[in-house]
Amino acid sequence: ALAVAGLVSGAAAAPVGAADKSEFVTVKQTHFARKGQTYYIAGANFWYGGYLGSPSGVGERARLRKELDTMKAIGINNVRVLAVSEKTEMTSAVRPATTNGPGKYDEDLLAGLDFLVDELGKRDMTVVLYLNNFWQWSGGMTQYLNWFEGTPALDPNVTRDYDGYMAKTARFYANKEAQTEYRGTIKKIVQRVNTINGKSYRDDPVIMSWQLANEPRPGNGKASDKEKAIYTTWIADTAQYIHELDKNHLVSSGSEGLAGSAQDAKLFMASHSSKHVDYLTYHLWPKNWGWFDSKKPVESWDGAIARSRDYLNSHIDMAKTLGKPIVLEEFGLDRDGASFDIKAGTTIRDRFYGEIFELIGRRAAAGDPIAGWNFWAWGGAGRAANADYWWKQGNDFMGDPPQEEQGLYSVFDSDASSLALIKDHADKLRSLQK
Ligand SMILES: O=C1NC[C@H](CO)[C@@H](O)[C@@H]1O
Repeated sequence: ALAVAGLVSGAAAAPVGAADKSEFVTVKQTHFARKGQTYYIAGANFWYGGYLGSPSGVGERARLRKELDTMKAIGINNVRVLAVSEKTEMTSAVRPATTNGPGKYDEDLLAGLDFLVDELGKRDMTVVLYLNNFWQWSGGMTQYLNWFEGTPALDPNVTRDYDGYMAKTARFYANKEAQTEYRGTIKKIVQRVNTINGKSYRDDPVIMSWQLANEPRPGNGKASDKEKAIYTTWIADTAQYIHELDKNHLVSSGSEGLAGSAQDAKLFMASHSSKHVDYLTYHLWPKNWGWFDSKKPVESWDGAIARSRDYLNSHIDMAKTLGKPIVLEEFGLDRDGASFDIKAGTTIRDRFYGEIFELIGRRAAAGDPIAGWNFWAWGGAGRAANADYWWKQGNDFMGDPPQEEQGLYSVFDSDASSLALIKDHADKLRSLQK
């Protein structure tokens, strides 16, 4: 019974069974299934994919097609994309925004999402769409509070007060008016009819999963039991709401794992045990979390990779306990010498990616519930425009959102060694599908 429930590793994932030929990505015990086979994610983060698809303004449809062709050619089968942004005063946020105030949507940006989804369908690729953001770079939850609490949306890149930002942003979950507006936006997108191909999003298997938000956290590292309870209820109730709107697609939280759960394993497990949460997500950021010092790579590498391996394995073990698949849907490291310059090497980053790919590949081959990865993030043909590497409206979009230097974590189309590594491991994951 334990083996059947996927609670015991060792047995490679049982073939899905030809009977279930559903085009939709579904969950079969602790694995994804798609078109009668197990399905593994060899993916990229591509937050701006909908922006490139817009028919006007920021849209660059020719670039979008080329980026998708390049990703497809190296075996990328899934992209993780921001579905909606909120107009905000915060300086390090993307402009323009999908929502220019409660209920006021930019139809061109929504049409951009339509175009992206249609182009992905032509390439047999799938997409995870996140419907909000805990961070400021797309307005996100703190912008909702500006609308409904009347509190200023304070950019943590400016205040440097991240703890205060996180504690305040978490008030989003229990703010009734904010939740009503958020659910209205969810409904508008989930029930959208694609203006390019006429398909309802609900009936389109290109969409793999609706995701509550990018990196939702219960508060800051000192989140109270009350905040944790509110967060846990919010995940379960919002996931249930989406399933009521859409019977076909999976729902995930967008959590980073322990780092996004105040380091509380009980909270991570409890907030993802709801039957409405179909699979688990986690992210791995050794530099952001202070494990790796990219200015002292030799001294900090051993400690960073040991902690990374432990983080990777422990979350797969928690997924086994919960009996759900898990995806490492974000990870990254900067360029050699902590440079943002596209000419800087990627030796250390390639080594880091290789370690992750190897560990995940090994555990996936052993039948463990790790369903793949999305690296952060696809930069492709994007190029930094300014000497200080900060984004300004009108500049190229790339893997790094506006709150970070353009080039920090992006994988560019000229990063040949990185692309070759990604292709090699995407092929290995695909070989497990049967
Ligand atoms: O979701 C995220 N996780 C980490 C990225 C790199 O720091 C960041 O850009 C993004 O907000």
